[in-house]
Amino acid sequence: MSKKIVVALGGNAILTDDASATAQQKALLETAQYLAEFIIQGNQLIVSHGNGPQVGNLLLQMAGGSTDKNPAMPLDTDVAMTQGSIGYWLQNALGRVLREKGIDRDVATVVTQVLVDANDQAFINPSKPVGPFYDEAGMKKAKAANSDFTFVEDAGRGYRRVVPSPRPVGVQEYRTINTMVANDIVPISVGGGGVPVVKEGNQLVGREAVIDKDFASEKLAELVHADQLIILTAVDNIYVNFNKPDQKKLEHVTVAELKRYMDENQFAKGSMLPKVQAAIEFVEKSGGTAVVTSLQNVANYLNDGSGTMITK
Ligand SMILES: Nc1ncnc2c1ncn2[C@@H]1O[C@H](COP(=O)(O)OP(=O)(O)O)[C@@H](O)[C@H]1O
Ligand SMILES: NC(=O)OP(=O)(O)O
Repeated sequence: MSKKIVVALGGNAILTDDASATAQQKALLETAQYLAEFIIQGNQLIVSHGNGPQVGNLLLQMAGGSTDKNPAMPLDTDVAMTQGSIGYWLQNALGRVLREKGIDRDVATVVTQVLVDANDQAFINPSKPVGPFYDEAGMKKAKAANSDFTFVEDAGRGYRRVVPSPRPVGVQEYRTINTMVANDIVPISVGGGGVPVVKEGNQLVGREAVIDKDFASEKLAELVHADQLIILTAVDNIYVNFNKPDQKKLEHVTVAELKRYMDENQFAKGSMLPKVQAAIEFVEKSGGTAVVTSLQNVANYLNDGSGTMITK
């Protein structure tokens, strides 16, 4: 049966170790092969993606090359720029793969504005890692060059700059996304978590932040009444006791069980935790199902449901 599915792509779907445009386009061509399976099986697909590495790299490029006449752009504009660049690569790749498979389907990126609360405490507590990883010496050098940057240790993988990351409370373009889906167009939306905006009277005003793409994808899935939210990352399943000798893969898990594991701090902050929180929120608010698995496991998931499935 055809389902309306929001698929959120993790970092490894776009960028592995080479940040050149060519390498990211190549990675997305491979990603598109996996995504095409959802369409081949008759589902209505909406794609979202992250931008943490890309927007951080853009900030560094801006900082390095800006002058009074060629100023660096604010972070909300940088998010829009990465929505555009990654969206272009992805719509190009998925369109090509679908045509190669004989499927005539438009794929189009929507620069998406995501509403946030101007008083969200996240604005004064930066927490979202962006850009490259640094070792300790590299981090100290980057901090010396940019005294207003904040860095944190990111899940044992090195140091990264962090920026504010407010929670999404709405998606301005969700009706556009639904119209596209109803007309057989595959939308790419809330890329990089969406451009953070706040409502001021009739205006939507950009705010300097990077929204978590798992939370933004959840909000979009809720608003378009998706049947499923699928979060694709580098692991086939969510685990308890992850990376320990007694690690256990979660296959079918209820929200109540997942909340218990969350209370035991089983999920790393800034990596698996937001996915778990987004999955719980979607299932609770929509009654649909959420899935966390890897890109490479998509065909298996579509065949036999393998991956971690979260239900009420
Ligand atoms: N309990 C857990 N179960 C599975 N993976 C976990 C867990 N805790 C942390 N992780 C790590 O979280 C990673 C996913 O987070 P991240 O790489 O930040 O996501 P994204 O794919 O969105 O870029 C996994 O690849 C894994 O290394
Ligand atoms: N915006 C965002 O959440 O990006 P990443 O998933 O790449 O961190």
